[in-house]
Amino acid sequence: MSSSMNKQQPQSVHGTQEQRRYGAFQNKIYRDGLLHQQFPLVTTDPNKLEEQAKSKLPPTSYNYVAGGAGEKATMDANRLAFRQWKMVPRMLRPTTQRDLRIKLFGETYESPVLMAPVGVQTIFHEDKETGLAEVCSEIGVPYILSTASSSSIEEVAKANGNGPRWYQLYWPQDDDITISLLNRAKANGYTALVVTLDTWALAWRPADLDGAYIPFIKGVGNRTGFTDPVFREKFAKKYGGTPEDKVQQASEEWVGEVFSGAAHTWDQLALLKKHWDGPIILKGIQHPEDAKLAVKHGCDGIIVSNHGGRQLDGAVGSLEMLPEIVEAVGDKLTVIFDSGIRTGVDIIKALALGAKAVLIGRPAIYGLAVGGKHGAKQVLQGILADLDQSMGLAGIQNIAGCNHSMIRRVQYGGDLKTSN
Ligand SMILES: Cc1cc2nc3c(=O)[nH]c(=O)nc-3n(C[C@H](O)[C@H](O)[C@H](O)COP(=O)(O)O)c2cc1C
Ligand SMILES: O=C(O)C(=O)c1ccccc1
Repeated sequence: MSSSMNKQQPQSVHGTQEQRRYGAFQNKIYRDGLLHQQFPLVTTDPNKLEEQAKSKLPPTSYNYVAGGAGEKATMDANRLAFRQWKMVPRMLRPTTQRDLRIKLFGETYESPVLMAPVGVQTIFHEDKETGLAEVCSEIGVPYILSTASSSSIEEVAKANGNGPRWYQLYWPQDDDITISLLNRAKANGYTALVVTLDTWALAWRPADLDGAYIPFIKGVGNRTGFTDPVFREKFAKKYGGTPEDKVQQASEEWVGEVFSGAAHTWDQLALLKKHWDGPIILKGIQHPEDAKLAVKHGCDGIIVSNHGGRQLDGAVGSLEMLPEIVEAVGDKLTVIFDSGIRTGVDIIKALALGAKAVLIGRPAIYGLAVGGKHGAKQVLQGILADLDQSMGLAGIQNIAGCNHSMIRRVQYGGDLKTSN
Protein backbone atom coordinates (compact mmCIF):
# COMPACT_ATOMS: atom_id res chain seq x y z
CA MET A 1 0.00 0.00 0.00
CA SER A 2 2.76 2.40 0.87
CA SER A 3 4.63 1.74 -2.37
CA SER A 4 1.55 2.49 -4.48
CA MET A 5 1.02 5.65 -2.46
CA ASN A 6 4.60 6.69 -3.06
CA LYS A 7 4.13 6.16 -6.79
CA GLN A 8 1.05 8.36 -6.90
CA GLN A 9 2.46 11.02 -4.66
CA PRO A 10 6.23 11.50 -4.81
CA GLN A 11 7.13 12.37 -1.29
CA SER A 12 9.82 14.83 -0.30
CA VAL A 13 11.76 14.04 2.85
CA HIS A 14 9.97 16.94 4.46
CA GLY A 15 6.48 15.55 3.83
CA THR A 16 3.38 17.58 3.06
CA GLN A 17 2.97 21.27 3.51
CA GLU A 18 0.95 20.71 6.67
CA GLN A 19 3.50 18.32 8.09
CA ARG A 20 6.35 20.67 7.25
CA ARG A 21 4.64 23.41 9.18
CA TYR A 22 3.67 21.45 12.29
CA GLY A 23 6.61 19.04 12.46
CA ALA A 24 9.08 21.80 11.65
CA PHE A 25 8.11 23.53 14.87
CA GLN A 26 9.58 20.69 16.95
CA ASN A 27 12.79 20.72 14.88
CA LYS A 28 13.02 24.48 15.22
CA ILE A 29 12.92 24.24 19.01
CA TYR A 30 15.84 21.81 19.05
CA ARG A 31 17.80 23.81 16.49
CA ASP A 32 17.28 27.17 18.24
CA GLY A 33 18.53 25.63 21.46
CA LEU A 34 21.51 23.79 19.98
CA LEU A 35 22.72 26.51 17.67
CA HIS A 36 21.63 29.74 19.36
CA GLN A 37 21.05 28.86 23.01
CA GLN A 38 17.48 30.07 22.56
CA PHE A 39 14.84 28.12 24.42
CA PRO A 40 11.03 28.14 24.21
CA LEU A 41 9.44 31.30 25.58
CA VAL A 42 6.67 29.25 27.15
CA THR A 43 7.07 25.79 28.65
CA THR A 44 6.15 22.94 26.31
CA ASP A 45 5.02 20.86 29.31
CA PRO A 46 1.22 20.95 29.56
CA ASN A 47 1.44 20.32 33.29
CA LYS A 48 3.78 23.27 33.97
CA LEU A 49 1.96 25.85 31.88
CA GLU A 50 -0.53 26.96 34.50
CA GLU A 51 2.23 27.38 37.10
CA GLN A 52 4.31 29.46 34.69
CA ALA A 53 1.33 31.71 33.93
CA LYS A 54 0.72 32.10 37.66
CA SER A 55 4.21 33.51 38.12
CA LYS A 56 3.49 36.22 35.53
CA LEU A 57 -0.07 37.27 36.36
CA PRO A 58 -1.62 39.44 39.06
CA PRO A 59 -3.45 37.07 41.45
CA THR A 60 -6.87 38.35 40.37
CA SER A 61 -6.21 37.52 36.71
CA TYR A 62 -4.66 34.16 37.54
CA ASN A 63 -7.61 33.23 39.73
CA TYR A 64 -9.99 34.28 36.98
CA VAL A 65 -8.52 31.99 34.33
CA ALA A 66 -7.42 29.07 36.47
CA GLY A 67 -10.43 29.09 38.76
CA GLY A 68 -13.53 27.05 38.34
CA ALA A 69 -16.97 26.78 39.83
CA GLY A 70 -17.48 25.43 43.36
CA GLU A 71 -14.86 22.96 44.49
CA LYS A 72 -13.61 22.44 40.89
CA ALA A 73 -15.09 18.94 40.81
CA THR A 74 -16.09 19.40 37.17
CA MET A 75 -12.65 20.69 36.21
CA ASP A 76 -11.20 17.48 37.70
CA ALA A 77 -13.86 15.40 35.94
CA ASN A 78 -12.91 16.95 32.61
CA ARG A 79 -9.35 15.67 32.92
CA LEU A 80 -10.31 12.32 34.48
CA ALA A 81 -12.67 11.67 31.58
CA PHE A 82 -9.69 11.85 29.21
CA ARG A 83 -7.67 9.42 31.34
CA GLN A 84 -10.31 6.75 30.98
CA TRP A 85 -9.42 6.45 27.31
CA LYS A 86 -6.05 5.31 26.00
CA MET A 87 -4.56 5.10 22.54
CA VAL A 88 -3.80 1.76 20.90
CA PRO A 89 -1.14 2.56 18.28
CA ARG A 90 -0.71 0.80 14.92
CA MET A 91 2.67 0.13 13.26
CA LEU A 92 4.19 -0.01 9.77
CA ARG A 93 1.56 2.22 8.25
CA PRO A 94 2.16 4.94 5.66
CA THR A 95 1.89 7.87 8.05
CA THR A 96 4.93 9.97 7.22
CA GLN A 97 2.61 12.24 5.25
CA ARG A 98 -0.15 13.47 7.48
CA ASP A 99 -3.10 15.60 6.62
CA LEU A 100 -4.77 17.48 9.47
CA ARG A 101 -7.32 19.32 7.38
CA ILE A 102 -11.04 19.13 8.11
CA LYS A 103 -14.26 20.42 6.61
CA LEU A 104 -16.78 22.26 8.74
CA PHE A 105 -19.99 23.74 7.34
CA GLY A 106 -18.61 23.45 3.81
CA GLU A 107 -15.33 25.28 4.60
CA THR A 108 -11.92 23.65 4.72
CA TYR A 109 -9.84 24.38 7.82
CA GLU A 110 -6.17 23.53 8.27
CA SER A 111 -6.60 21.47 11.41
CA PRO A 112 -9.35 20.39 13.82
CA VAL A 113 -8.21 23.04 16.33
CA LEU A 114 -10.04 26.32 16.97
CA MET A 115 -9.36 29.03 19.54
CA ALA A 116 -12.14 28.96 22.17
CA PRO A 117 -14.00 32.17 22.92
CA VAL A 118 -12.36 33.64 26.01
CA GLY A 119 -13.49 36.98 27.43
CA VAL A 120 -11.59 39.95 28.86
CA GLN A 121 -8.18 39.06 27.48
CA THR A 122 -6.75 42.44 28.48
CA ILE A 123 -6.47 41.16 32.07
CA PHE A 124 -3.91 38.57 30.88
CA HIS A 125 -1.75 40.66 28.55
CA GLU A 126 -1.88 43.98 26.75
CA ASP A 127 -1.77 42.06 23.44
CA LYS A 128 -5.34 40.95 24.30
CA GLU A 129 -7.87 39.71 21.69
CA THR A 130 -6.36 41.62 18.79
CA GLY A 131 -2.93 40.04 19.36
CA LEU A 132 -4.33 36.54 19.71
CA ALA A 133 -6.53 36.97 16.61
CA GLU A 134 -3.47 38.12 14.67
CA VAL A 135 -1.33 35.08 15.54
CA CYS A 136 -4.25 32.67 15.06
CA SER A 137 -4.50 33.97 11.52
CA GLU A 138 -0.77 33.32 11.00
CA ILE A 139 -1.14 29.64 11.91
CA GLY A 140 -4.58 29.02 10.38
CA VAL A 141 -6.42 28.53 13.67
CA PRO A 142 -9.94 30.01 13.55
CA TYR A 143 -10.40 32.71 16.18
CA ILE A 144 -13.72 32.76 18.03
CA LEU A 145 -14.35 36.21 19.45
CA SER A 146 -16.27 36.44 22.73
CA THR A 147 -19.02 38.99 23.29
CA ALA A 148 -17.36 39.68 26.66
CA SER A 149 -14.22 41.05 25.08
CA SER A 150 -11.81 43.89 25.62
CA SER A 151 -11.39 44.52 21.87
CA SER A 152 -14.25 45.38 19.55
CA ILE A 153 -15.75 43.20 16.81
CA GLU A 154 -14.22 45.55 14.22
CA GLU A 155 -10.76 45.75 15.84
CA VAL A 156 -10.47 41.96 16.03
CA ALA A 157 -11.59 41.53 12.41
CA LYS A 158 -8.88 43.93 11.33
CA ALA A 159 -6.18 42.17 13.37
CA ASN A 160 -7.34 38.75 12.10
CA GLY A 161 -7.17 39.92 8.47
CA ASN A 162 -7.75 37.03 6.08
CA GLY A 163 -7.83 34.50 8.92
CA PRO A 164 -10.96 32.49 9.62
CA ARG A 165 -13.09 33.89 12.44
CA TRP A 166 -16.35 33.06 14.19
CA TYR A 167 -18.41 35.16 16.58
CA GLN A 168 -19.56 33.98 20.02
CA LEU A 169 -22.75 35.52 21.29
CA TYR A 170 -23.62 36.20 24.86
CA TRP A 171 -27.25 36.78 24.08
CA PRO A 172 -28.51 40.22 25.14
CA GLN A 173 -31.99 40.62 26.62
CA ASP A 174 -32.76 43.42 24.17
CA ASP A 175 -33.47 42.09 20.66
CA ASP A 176 -32.40 45.33 18.98
CA ILE A 177 -28.95 45.01 20.56
CA THR A 178 -28.76 41.31 19.63
CA ILE A 179 -29.55 42.13 16.01
CA SER A 180 -26.98 44.92 16.01
CA LEU A 181 -24.24 42.53 17.25
CA LEU A 182 -25.15 39.98 14.59
CA ASN A 183 -25.05 42.63 11.88
CA ARG A 184 -21.65 43.87 13.04
CA ALA A 185 -20.27 40.31 13.07
CA LYS A 186 -21.67 39.62 9.59
CA ALA A 187 -20.33 42.89 8.19
CA ASN A 188 -16.87 42.10 9.58
CA GLY A 189 -16.36 38.65 8.11
CA TYR A 190 -17.24 36.36 11.02
CA THR A 191 -18.62 33.30 9.23
CA ALA A 192 -20.25 31.23 11.99
CA LEU A 193 -22.24 32.13 15.10
CA VAL A 194 -21.53 30.36 18.40
CA VAL A 195 -24.33 30.90 20.91
CA THR A 196 -23.16 30.14 24.44
CA LEU A 197 -26.04 28.81 26.53
CA ASP A 198 -24.41 27.78 29.79
CA THR A 199 -23.38 31.21 31.08
CA TRP A 200 -26.53 33.33 31.19
CA ALA A 201 -25.44 34.04 34.76
CA LEU A 202 -22.02 33.56 36.37
CA ALA A 203 -21.60 30.48 38.57
CA TRP A 204 -20.42 30.44 42.18
CA ARG A 205 -16.70 30.93 41.63
CA PRO A 206 -14.87 31.01 44.96
CA ALA A 207 -11.50 32.14 43.56
CA ASP A 208 -13.14 35.33 42.23
CA LEU A 209 -15.61 35.75 45.06
CA ASP A 210 -12.91 35.67 47.76
CA GLY A 211 -11.20 38.63 46.11
CA ALA A 212 -14.56 40.19 45.11
CA TYR A 213 -13.15 40.31 41.59
CA ILE A 214 -15.32 40.88 38.55
CA PRO A 215 -13.70 42.90 35.77
CA PHE A 216 -16.88 43.89 33.88
CA ILE A 217 -18.36 46.02 36.63
CA LYS A 218 -15.46 48.43 36.18
CA GLY A 219 -15.84 48.60 32.41
CA VAL A 220 -13.18 45.99 31.54
CA GLY A 221 -14.37 43.49 28.94
CA ASN A 222 -17.40 45.52 27.91
CA ARG A 223 -16.00 46.84 24.68
CA THR A 224 -18.54 45.01 22.52
CA GLY A 225 -21.36 46.87 24.25
CA PHE A 226 -19.62 50.22 24.60
CA THR A 227 -18.86 50.26 20.85
CA ASP A 228 -22.32 49.14 19.82
CA PRO A 229 -24.36 51.90 18.15
CA VAL A 230 -27.71 50.55 19.35
CA PHE A 231 -26.50 50.09 22.93
CA ARG A 232 -25.03 53.61 22.91
CA GLU A 233 -28.21 55.14 21.56
CA LYS A 234 -30.39 53.41 24.15
CA PHE A 235 -27.93 54.36 26.90
CA ALA A 236 -27.94 58.01 25.86
CA LYS A 237 -31.74 58.08 25.90
CA LYS A 238 -31.99 56.48 29.32
CA TYR A 239 -29.10 58.14 31.19
CA GLY A 240 -27.84 60.98 29.00
CA GLY A 241 -24.18 60.88 27.89
CA THR A 242 -21.94 58.11 26.66
CA PRO A 243 -20.65 54.87 28.23
CA GLU A 244 -17.20 56.54 28.43
CA ASP A 245 -18.69 59.40 30.53
CA LYS A 246 -20.58 57.05 32.81
CA VAL A 247 -18.49 53.90 32.93
CA GLN A 248 -20.01 52.47 36.10
CA GLN A 249 -23.58 52.93 34.97
CA ALA A 250 -22.89 51.72 31.44
CA SER A 251 -21.07 48.65 32.76
CA GLU A 252 -23.99 47.72 34.95
CA GLU A 253 -26.36 48.25 32.05
CA TRP A 254 -24.26 46.07 29.72
CA VAL A 255 -23.73 43.29 32.27
CA GLY A 256 -27.50 43.39 32.83
CA GLU A 257 -28.00 42.83 29.12
CA VAL A 258 -25.80 39.75 28.84
CA PHE A 259 -25.52 38.21 32.33
CA SER A 260 -28.76 39.28 33.95
CA GLY A 261 -29.74 35.84 35.15
CA ALA A 262 -32.63 35.79 32.67
CA ALA A 263 -32.26 32.83 30.33
CA HIS A 264 -33.71 32.60 26.85
CA THR A 265 -35.84 29.70 25.56
CA TRP A 266 -35.48 27.31 22.63
CA ASP A 267 -38.21 29.08 20.65
CA GLN A 268 -36.29 32.35 20.74
CA LEU A 269 -33.58 30.81 18.56
CA ALA A 270 -35.88 31.79 15.69
CA LEU A 271 -34.72 35.40 16.11
CA LEU A 272 -31.08 34.41 15.65
CA LYS A 273 -31.91 32.27 12.64
CA LYS A 274 -33.76 35.17 11.08
CA HIS A 275 -30.86 37.60 11.47
CA TRP A 276 -27.86 35.32 10.82
CA ASP A 277 -27.10 33.83 7.39
CA GLY A 278 -24.32 31.39 8.30
CA PRO A 279 -24.16 28.33 10.55
CA ILE A 280 -25.47 28.57 14.11
CA ILE A 281 -23.67 26.48 16.74
CA LEU A 282 -24.94 26.05 20.31
CA LYS A 283 -22.17 25.97 22.93
CA GLY A 284 -22.59 24.32 26.30
CA ILE A 285 -24.60 21.23 25.31
CA GLN A 286 -24.15 18.27 27.68
CA HIS A 287 -27.43 16.35 27.51
CA PRO A 288 -28.35 14.21 24.48
CA GLU A 289 -31.93 15.51 24.72
CA ASP A 290 -30.66 19.09 24.34
CA ALA A 291 -28.62 17.96 21.36
CA LYS A 292 -31.85 16.64 19.82
CA LEU A 293 -33.56 19.95 20.55
CA ALA A 294 -30.71 21.72 18.73
CA VAL A 295 -31.52 19.56 15.68
CA LYS A 296 -35.25 20.22 16.08
CA HIS A 297 -34.65 23.98 16.13
CA GLY A 298 -32.58 23.88 12.97
CA CYS A 299 -29.10 24.47 14.41
CA ASP A 300 -26.09 23.51 12.32
CA GLY A 301 -23.77 22.49 15.11
CA ILE A 302 -23.25 22.09 18.84
CA ILE A 303 -20.23 22.41 21.08
CA VAL A 304 -20.24 19.71 23.73
CA SER A 305 -18.78 21.75 26.59
CA ASN A 306 -19.20 22.45 30.27
CA HIS A 307 -17.36 25.77 29.95
CA GLY A 308 -14.17 24.25 31.34
CA GLY A 309 -15.83 23.50 34.68
CA ARG A 310 -16.49 27.21 35.27
CA GLN A 311 -20.28 26.98 35.43
CA LEU A 312 -22.19 24.06 36.98
CA ASP A 313 -19.84 22.41 39.45
CA GLY A 314 -20.59 18.73 39.94
CA ALA A 315 -21.51 18.42 36.28
CA VAL A 316 -20.20 15.39 34.43
CA GLY A 317 -16.83 15.53 32.63
CA SER A 318 -17.53 16.89 29.15
CA LEU A 319 -15.82 14.02 27.28
CA GLU A 320 -17.97 11.52 29.15
CA MET A 321 -21.09 12.79 27.38
CA LEU A 322 -19.57 13.02 23.91
CA PRO A 323 -20.26 9.43 22.67
CA GLU A 324 -23.94 9.53 23.72
CA ILE A 325 -24.44 12.88 22.07
CA VAL A 326 -22.71 11.77 18.87
CA GLU A 327 -24.87 8.65 18.88
CA ALA A 328 -28.01 10.81 19.25
CA VAL A 329 -27.30 13.54 16.66
CA GLY A 330 -23.90 12.99 15.04
CA ASP A 331 -25.40 12.39 11.61
CA LYS A 332 -27.70 15.41 11.80
CA LEU A 333 -25.42 18.26 12.83
CA THR A 334 -21.74 19.00 13.44
CA VAL A 335 -20.48 18.08 16.90
CA ILE A 336 -17.53 20.08 18.22
CA PHE A 337 -15.94 19.50 21.65
CA ASP A 338 -14.22 21.43 24.43
CA SER A 339 -13.36 21.34 28.13
CA GLY A 340 -10.12 19.76 29.25
CA ILE A 341 -8.11 19.55 26.00
CA ARG A 342 -4.43 19.92 26.92
CA THR A 343 -2.45 17.72 24.50
CA GLY A 344 -2.40 16.37 20.97
CA VAL A 345 -3.56 12.98 22.18
CA ASP A 346 -6.53 14.61 23.94
CA ILE A 347 -7.58 15.91 20.53
CA ILE A 348 -7.24 12.47 18.94
CA LYS A 349 -9.40 10.99 21.72
CA ALA A 350 -12.14 13.60 21.25
CA LEU A 351 -12.12 13.04 17.48
CA ALA A 352 -12.16 9.28 17.98
CA LEU A 353 -15.27 9.69 20.12
CA GLY A 354 -17.01 11.53 17.31
CA ALA A 355 -16.13 15.24 17.57
CA LYS A 356 -15.33 16.94 14.27
CA ALA A 357 -13.13 19.64 15.87
CA VAL A 358 -12.06 20.92 19.30
CA LEU A 359 -11.58 24.26 21.02
CA ILE A 360 -8.48 25.16 23.02
CA GLY A 361 -9.17 27.51 25.93
CA ARG A 362 -6.96 27.89 29.01
CA PRO A 363 -3.64 26.65 27.53
CA ALA A 364 -3.58 29.43 24.91
CA ILE A 365 -4.49 32.00 27.56
CA TYR A 366 -1.65 30.79 29.79
CA GLY A 367 0.63 31.25 26.77
CA LEU A 368 -0.74 34.78 26.30
CA ALA A 369 -0.06 35.52 29.97
CA VAL A 370 3.54 34.27 29.79
CA GLY A 371 4.63 35.68 26.44
CA GLY A 372 1.88 37.84 24.94
CA LYS A 373 0.68 36.95 21.46
CA HIS A 374 3.95 35.12 20.70
CA GLY A 375 3.46 33.00 23.80
CA ALA A 376 -0.11 32.12 22.81
CA LYS A 377 1.06 31.31 19.29
CA GLN A 378 3.76 29.04 20.66
CA VAL A 379 1.28 27.12 22.79
CA LEU A 380 -1.11 26.61 19.86
CA GLN A 381 1.73 25.61 17.53
CA GLY A 382 2.98 23.22 20.19
CA ILE A 383 -0.41 21.54 20.53
CA LEU A 384 -0.63 21.23 16.74
CA ALA A 385 2.89 19.79 16.50
CA ASP A 386 2.07 17.35 19.30
CA LEU A 387 -1.17 16.37 17.53
CA ASP A 388 0.65 15.85 14.24
CA GLN A 389 3.46 13.81 15.79
CA SER A 390 1.09 11.75 17.96
CA MET A 391 -1.05 10.89 14.94
CA GLY A 392 2.06 9.69 13.14
CA LEU A 393 3.26 7.61 16.09
CA ALA A 394 -0.21 6.07 16.46
CA GLY A 395 -0.26 5.13 12.78
CA ILE A 396 -2.92 7.65 11.79
CA GLN A 397 -2.62 9.49 8.50
CA ASN A 398 -5.55 11.86 8.52
CA ILE A 399 -8.44 13.07 10.63
CA ALA A 400 -10.76 10.30 9.43
CA GLY A 401 -8.20 7.89 10.89
CA CYS A 402 -8.82 9.31 14.36
CA ASN A 403 -11.62 6.82 14.99
CA HIS A 404 -12.86 4.48 17.65
CA SER A 405 -10.57 1.63 16.56
CA MET A 406 -7.60 3.66 17.88
CA ILE A 407 -8.75 3.94 21.51
CA ARG A 408 -9.79 1.71 24.40
CA ARG A 409 -11.61 2.48 27.61
CA VAL A 410 -9.57 1.37 30.63
CA GLN A 411 -10.32 0.74 34.29
CA TYR A 412 -7.38 2.63 35.75
CA GLY A 413 -7.42 6.40 35.67
CA GLY A 414 -4.04 7.81 36.59
CA ASP A 415 -3.51 10.63 39.04
CA LEU A 416 -4.17 14.27 38.42
CA LYS A 417 -0.50 15.25 38.34
CA THR A 418 -0.08 14.01 34.78
CA SER A 419 -2.20 14.98 31.87
CA ASN A 420 -2.79 11.54 30.36
C1 LIG B 1 -10.85 33.01 31.33
C2 LIG B 1 -11.92 32.33 30.52
C3 LIG B 1 -12.90 33.11 29.92
C4 LIG B 1 -13.88 32.50 29.15
N1 LIG B 1 -14.78 33.29 28.49
C5 LIG B 1 -15.69 32.72 27.68
C6 LIG B 1 -16.56 33.53 26.92
O1 LIG B 1 -16.50 34.74 26.95
N2 LIG B 1 -17.47 32.90 26.14
C7 LIG B 1 -17.57 31.53 26.06
O2 LIG B 1 -18.42 31.00 25.35
N3 LIG B 1 -16.74 30.75 26.77
C8 LIG B 1 -15.80 31.31 27.56
N4 LIG B 1 -14.92 30.52 28.23
C9 LIG B 1 -15.01 29.05 28.08
C10 LIG B 1 -14.14 28.55 26.91
O3 LIG B 1 -14.68 28.94 25.68
C11 LIG B 1 -14.04 27.02 26.91
O4 LIG B 1 -15.33 26.46 26.91
C12 LIG B 1 -13.26 26.50 28.12
O5 LIG B 1 -12.12 27.30 28.34
C13 LIG B 1 -12.86 25.06 27.92
O6 LIG B 1 -12.20 24.56 29.03
P1 LIG B 1 -10.60 24.39 29.11
O7 LIG B 1 -10.01 25.71 28.78
O8 LIG B 1 -10.34 23.98 30.53
O9 LIG B 1 -10.24 23.32 28.12
C14 LIG B 1 -13.93 31.09 29.01
C15 LIG B 1 -12.93 30.32 29.63
C16 LIG B 1 -11.93 30.93 30.36
C17 LIG B 1 -10.87 30.05 30.98
O1 LIG C 1 -15.49 33.64 32.67
C1 LIG C 1 -16.11 32.96 31.86
O2 LIG C 1 -16.08 31.73 31.85
C2 LIG C 1 -16.92 33.62 30.88
O3 LIG C 1 -17.48 32.97 30.06
C3 LIG C 1 -17.04 35.05 30.91
C4 LIG C 1 -18.16 35.59 31.49
C5 LIG C 1 -18.28 36.96 31.53
C6 LIG C 1 -17.31 37.75 30.96
C7 LIG C 1 -16.19 37.18 30.41
C8 LIG C 1 -16.07 35.82 30.36
